[in-house]
Amino acid sequence: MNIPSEPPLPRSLDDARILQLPSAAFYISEFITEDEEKLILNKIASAPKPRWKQLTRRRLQTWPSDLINNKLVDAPLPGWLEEPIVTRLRSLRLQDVDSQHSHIFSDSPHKRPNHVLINEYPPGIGIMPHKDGAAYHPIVCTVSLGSSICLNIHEMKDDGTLNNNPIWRILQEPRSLLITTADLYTDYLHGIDDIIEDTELSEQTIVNWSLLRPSSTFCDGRNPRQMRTSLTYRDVLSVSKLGSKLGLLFSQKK
Ligand SMILES: O=C(O)CCC(=O)C(=O)O
Ligand SMILES: [Fe+2]
Repeated sequence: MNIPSEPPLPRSLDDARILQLPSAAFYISEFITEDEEKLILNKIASAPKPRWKQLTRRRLQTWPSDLINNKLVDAPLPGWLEEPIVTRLRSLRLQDVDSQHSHIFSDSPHKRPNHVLINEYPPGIGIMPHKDGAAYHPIVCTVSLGSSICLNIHEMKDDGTLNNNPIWRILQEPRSLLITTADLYTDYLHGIDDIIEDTELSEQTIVNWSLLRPSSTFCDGRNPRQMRTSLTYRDVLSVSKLGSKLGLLFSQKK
């Protein structure tokens, strides 16, 4: 049997739009192949130990580096985070037209993601509802690896406190891509419950149900969690050139 080297991507992002969400959010169930998933997971596992930042319940890697005062020191992403994902992201057309200027990052400052967070979630571990903040252009592209998980979207109540009941739930399968932008980025919060199993999964409760892969079965509406790793790609607005900073330092010392 022939193993496809590239998954069949939608002709335009319009075909991947999550219609029940405020514009715009997109979901592609098979964004990378199983071989690509394995390769990336191996690269993550073989990163030098200091690359991991251990939080209380979760650990994460930041590529190419942590932000300092919301600024990124200019450096390329490593090859395995660039290919195939960044190229594939930029090849997705926003409309069904062959325009040069209509990919998801065409309006972002660097026209591409320049930063990737890798989060690892063992079963039972999630992430508190939060917003991603002002350091980034308001587009997040999340590639999920390993296992399925539900991302909850929350809104603030009129009194300014968090509504703990999610207003929407998005199911992310392994090898899928989720893109959230605009109001979803700026006005709503997102989080993942600290549970060992996602339950009550159905067409009525999951906003991207019709976009899930046909072979996905969530028996009795349940998803027992396994280790899930996410790659979140973003464009950091402010990038400083280390070279030019050093140049400035030397010229001041003269
Ligand atoms: O793992 C995810 O899908 C979400 C991660 C996230 O919200 C973040 O890193 O800001
Ligand atoms: Fe986030």
